[in-house]
Amino acid sequence: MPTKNELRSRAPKSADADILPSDAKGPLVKTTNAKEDHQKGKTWGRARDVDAWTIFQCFIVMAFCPYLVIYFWHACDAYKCDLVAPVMPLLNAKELSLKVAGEWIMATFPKPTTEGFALFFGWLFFQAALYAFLPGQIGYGQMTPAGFVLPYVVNGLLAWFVTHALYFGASLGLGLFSATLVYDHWGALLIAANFYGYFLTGFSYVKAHLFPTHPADRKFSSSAIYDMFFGIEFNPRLGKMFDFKLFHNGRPGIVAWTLINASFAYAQYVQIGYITNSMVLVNILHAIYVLDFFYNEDWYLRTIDICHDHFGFYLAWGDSVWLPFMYTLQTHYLVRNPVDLSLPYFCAVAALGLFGYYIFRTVNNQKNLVRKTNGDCKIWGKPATFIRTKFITSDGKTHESLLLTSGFWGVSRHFNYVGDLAISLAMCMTCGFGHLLPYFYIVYMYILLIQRIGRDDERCRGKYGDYWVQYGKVVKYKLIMDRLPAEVIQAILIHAEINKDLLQFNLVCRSFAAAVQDTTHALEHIRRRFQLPREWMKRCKQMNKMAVSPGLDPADKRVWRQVWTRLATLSKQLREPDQLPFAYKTALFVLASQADMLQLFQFSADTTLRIVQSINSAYPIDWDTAVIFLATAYNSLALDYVVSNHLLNISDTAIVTAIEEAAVGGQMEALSLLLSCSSSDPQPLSLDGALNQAVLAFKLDCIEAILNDRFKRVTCAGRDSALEQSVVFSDLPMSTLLVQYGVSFDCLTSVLYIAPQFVHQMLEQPGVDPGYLSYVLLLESMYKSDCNASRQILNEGGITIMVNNYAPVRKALEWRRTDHLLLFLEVAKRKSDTEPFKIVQKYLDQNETPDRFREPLLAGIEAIKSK
Ligand SMILES: NC(=O)C1=CN([C@@H]2O[C@H](COP(=O)(O)OP(=O)(O)OC[C@H]3O[C@@H](n4cnc5c(N)ncnc54)[C@H](OP(=O)(O)O)[C@@H]3O)[C@@H](O)[C@H]2O)C=CC1
Ligand SMILES: CC(C)CCC[C@@H](C)[C@H]1CC[C@H]2C3=CC=C4C[C@@H](O)CC[C@]4(C)[C@H]3CC[C@]12C
Repeated sequence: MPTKNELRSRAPKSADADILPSDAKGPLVKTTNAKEDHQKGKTWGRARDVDAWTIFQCFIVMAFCPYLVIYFWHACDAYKCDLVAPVMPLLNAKELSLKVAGEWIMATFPKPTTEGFALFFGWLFFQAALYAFLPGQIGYGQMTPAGFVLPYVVNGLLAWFVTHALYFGASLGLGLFSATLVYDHWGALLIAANFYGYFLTGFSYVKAHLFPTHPADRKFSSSAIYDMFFGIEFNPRLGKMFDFKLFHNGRPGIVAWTLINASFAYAQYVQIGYITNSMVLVNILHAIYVLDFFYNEDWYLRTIDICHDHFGFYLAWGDSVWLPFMYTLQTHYLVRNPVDLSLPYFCAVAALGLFGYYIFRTVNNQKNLVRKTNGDCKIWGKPATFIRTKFITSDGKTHESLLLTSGFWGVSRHFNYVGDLAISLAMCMTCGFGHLLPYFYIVYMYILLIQRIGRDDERCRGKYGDYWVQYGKVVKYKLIMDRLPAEVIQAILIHAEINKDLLQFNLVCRSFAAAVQDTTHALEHIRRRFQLPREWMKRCKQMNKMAVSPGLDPADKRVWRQVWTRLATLSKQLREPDQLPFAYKTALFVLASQADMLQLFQFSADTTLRIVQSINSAYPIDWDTAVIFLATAYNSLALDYVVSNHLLNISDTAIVTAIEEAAVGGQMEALSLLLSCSSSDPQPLSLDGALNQAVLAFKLDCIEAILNDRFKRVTCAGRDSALEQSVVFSDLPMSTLLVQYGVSFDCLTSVLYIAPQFVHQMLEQPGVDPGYLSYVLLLESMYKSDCNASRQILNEGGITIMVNNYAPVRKALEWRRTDHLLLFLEVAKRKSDTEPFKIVQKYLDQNETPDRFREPLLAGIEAIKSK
């Protein structure tokens, strides 16, 4: 084993790697088991603040992934890898109870066997021995957040050859066991592997607490589940050099990968007498991938697994179970379902795999090269370009590193994943298209890599700070073409408004920004497009931070996710160019109608108006219809934006119709806004219809607002008909209000017929002109021919006979009340008013009246005149 000094001298000369912590507790000195939390101070690395949703996800993976592997095994073992068939017995069960489900689950488990356990642990110890004792170069990892650069023995390739030679030598050569050994014990091995995977997880968790290797590189979160899943220790070791992470990631599982494949291929040979070309191809592709790993093991020491991930369930169980059992699904499938590929298909899949591999390896090499040479190298024939960064380790020291910006690393930030995905797809395609199961791998890889991109981005942002932001500006794509074109950005925003369920415009902006994975660029685009103030961008960025921060309210996160999903669909639809004009027009309405949503995000009225105008200038719209629409949509805030824009030339008719719409809905705010719109017409349209609508809607405040119209657009006829309506409804406050604003005596007369008692009550209310009540009393006394009462009313002075153009006189004529007519004429005589005489005379002249009415009346008139 190398000594600490040897390690220092062997460390590579790159800017990164010649750093070993200068303090006494160097990388190889196992520190005490003090449980001191070293998370204080500035550092980067695994997340510490985790939200409930993340913890729940970790729990689900820990609880259910093992069963997923078992289910896949069962599907292959009992149903030729059909993923649906295993659940059919359960679905067809007569009754579905917990007991039935439990029995069904138990039946899917493989049987544990002693041989299975012996084989698994024999294998594990054998690999551990090779790892510990085979000779190898010393390679170095990347600097850890606490500032350690750890040495590793790189002997994987040798271990791979030794293992394969022994396996095939002993089985095919010496015939000590069948080469189908792995295949024969596959189910039992699965149980043993799971046993070990869980044990290793628990052990690593306890070790991290009790006897950690590098306490300063531990990370604790507030959740034991999260800590168990992603691990606490960064580089747990036994002794100085037995590194748990490199061993488990890079030995038992990966060495087994090709061996398992070979065992399955041999099983196929035993079963059908030959090995299909599909089996050969997938074996080759997997072998290239595995051998590449061992050949470049030194490079692997500076990938995320080794220099970022901590050692928990994810790697412990993942390497023990997931890797050997799920990464070999294709060969497992092909034993159960042999596939003969046509030559062109074979060649196409092989080409795709090799192309993917070429990309994968070239990209990884480019990064390796630039770091190794400290930037002094050529990429694609030109001097490499890079950003020289600085970062700080938790001991407070500053270090340098390079971020390559040319070659594939200038195309996207993870172009190696593109290559990896291409190989993975080729691996799946070797199985033809008979079943879903072989394609599980590409789906998993995609999810894994996307999730990895997110984690890596977060970590690198923490590590490099502004340098990473700068890098993001130079290399915009994270995977490939993951930013949408500008027109699509606009269209999405607008479409977001059309689909009300997309909730908030601003939220969409944020999601969109995240979807294009370049917040700053996207937000800037939106800001310029809609001429929004710079302030807006700041706010969006803050919210964006909130959205990605683990502390975000889970409800918000849910909404955010929904929006995200919707965006994906929308962005597809909106690639149709002819959708845009329509989208703009409709968007305007919706945008405006959702203005209160906008307000949620503190858009000022001014800003919103500018958004609206901006759309309008691109695609003119019918503002009259817009105003009516907004009133119908009962959106006062939006209306405010629209009606206060004097440039929009909204017609009077539209405003009055909108007022009616607002009255129908009893929307007071909208109504006040619309009522305040000044009219350009010298003869403004009446608001009688609106008043009637407000009465029908029983909205007192709206009625009052309309009655108070500062342009006095309600006529007396309008109030009359409104009163008639409200009397029918016997609505006292409403009727009183209308009378207070003035109605005709004819109207009072007619409503008196409908509801005399109600009319009394109404007229007795405070604030109602007392003349109305006197008039009604006069009418009633006249109706009852009670002349004394009428005289008293007239004497009390609440009313005169002149009211409403001598209405009492006309009514008395109509009802043929001789006594009352004579009373009224006497009063007129006293006041020297000749008009009532003329009215009576005219009536008698124009109407045929019975003598019993006419004669006493004429006689009475004569007597009054002669007095
Ligand atoms: N088959 C499988 O299951 C999987 C395979 N893989 C493959 O493994 C390989 C390694 O992948 P992975 O570890 O995820 O990622 P990378 O090898 O891409 O490593 C990412 C790290 O590289 C450094 N880096 C980022 N950008 C630059 C740059 N421009 N120039 C130089 N260094 C940079 C950063 O670390 P820092 O600066 O801190 O050194 C970053 O954290 C990939 O080819 C991937 O396809 C990955 C996952 C699963
Ligand atoms: C908990 C599970 C659902 C997930 C377990 C995941 C791990 C088994 C795998 C996560 C990352 C994987 C690897 C990363 C990079 C690699 C380099 C490549 O050249 C060979 C494969 C590999 C080592 C690969 C192996 C499986 C993972 C560790």
